[in-house]
Amino acid sequence: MPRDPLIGIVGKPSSGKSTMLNSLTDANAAVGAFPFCTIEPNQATGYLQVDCACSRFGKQELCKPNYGWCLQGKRHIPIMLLDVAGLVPGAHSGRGLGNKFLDDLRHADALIHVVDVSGTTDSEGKNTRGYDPLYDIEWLQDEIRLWIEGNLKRRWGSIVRKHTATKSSIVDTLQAQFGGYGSQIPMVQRALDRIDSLPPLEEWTDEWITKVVKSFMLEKFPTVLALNKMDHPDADKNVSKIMLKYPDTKSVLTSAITEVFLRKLTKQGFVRYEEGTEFVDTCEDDPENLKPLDEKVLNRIENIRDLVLYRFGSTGVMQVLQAAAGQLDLIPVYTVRNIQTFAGGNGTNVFRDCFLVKRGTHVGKVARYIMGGEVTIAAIETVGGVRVSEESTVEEGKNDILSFKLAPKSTL
Ligand SMILES: Nc1nc2c(ncn2[C@@H]2O[C@H](COP(=O)(O)OP(=O)(O)OP(=O)(O)O)[C@@H](O)[C@H]2O)c(=O)[nH]1
Repeated sequence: MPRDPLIGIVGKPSSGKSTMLNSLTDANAAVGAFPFCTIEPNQATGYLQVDCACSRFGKQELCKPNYGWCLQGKRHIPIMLLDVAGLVPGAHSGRGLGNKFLDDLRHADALIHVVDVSGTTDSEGKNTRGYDPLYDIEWLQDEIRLWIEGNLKRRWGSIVRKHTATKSSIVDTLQAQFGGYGSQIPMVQRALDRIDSLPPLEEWTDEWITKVVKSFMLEKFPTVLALNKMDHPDADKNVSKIMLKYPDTKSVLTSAITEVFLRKLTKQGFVRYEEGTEFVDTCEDDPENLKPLDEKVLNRIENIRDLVLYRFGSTGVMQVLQAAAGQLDLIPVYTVRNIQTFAGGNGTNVFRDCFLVKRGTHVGKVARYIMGGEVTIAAIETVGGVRVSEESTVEEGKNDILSFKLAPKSTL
């Protein structure tokens, strides 16, 4: 990945995108109950929770990340998030803030689709009861597909003429069209490989174009469903329907509003809450260190425990971001100055620098990505001072801790 990964948060108005973003970041996206409350796309830093390398070596106490933080071996790595506003059915033809939404989307590497599984908002985000959220999953995918298809079909005649005249391969011709979405040749190739008996491009019908675009979307916009508002009593039946209809799509049950609430109480010193878990302590558990809460809030916390935390194991918010990073096959890679102690420049704190890199990336590519193209790398070492070649790949737990020895600058 030549630049930092970007995870887009999409969904209809009032599905809970801003609440989700707030719970994943420290940003203050406007949270409101009205459609189109988020007008500008909102980019913010989220934090991906991973098991830090420090815990592998019992060095949790010495771990001091340059960015994000690490708490007892749970590291929070910054990752860019994009709140994409105003998507409604018909967006590809300009409805709502459709074109703007789709244009923002180009930059995303993976999507979190926030689905309101309470059934209390219709496809445009207006209040209702008994709405079927299955429809939201369908139309959102359709809007993205129709947008890409529209861009392709508008120029189809000249695309085919050029393809024939220049005797190009299908992958080259499509890359020229899909490059604007940030695609690369291997991505287009994988999309094509998935389709059986693909005829020559000159013979593609509308159906073939649709097949190709659908396959491209799986590569370009791998999607995780955040089944949000799972705290609502009507959520269960909708969740079952979605899981039955989309067994192969990664989905995570979430209650973004619960996460926001618990974080707020934590900041104010009323509760101790371990993000990503079911554990919440109040003054009843630890009167010495936690401020007392009134009856009403204590009852709400009890409800949250029963309806969300103990039933599902967490609010799901951390997990949904982990699932999105998983779709991109991202793993943390640590670069250290001293491969024996894992310390950085100052010689004391360990594992200060950490980057998210696609699993299987060549070590040499990681080195150039991190050090910049200008430097010459003389040697690369991993744990135990073992030399690794530039062609070795980074995997979880293997070649994911690296030290780069630079060649002295030429004085000529
Ligand atoms: N019950 C429940 N309500 C939620 C949850 N998440 C968000 N909400 C509520 O849903 C409403 C809409 O949330 P927002 O986060 O503003 O939704 P949005 O998708 O950003 O909406 P737009 O800005 O219109 O695109 C607000 O009243 C939130 O409090 C949740 O997990 N459970």
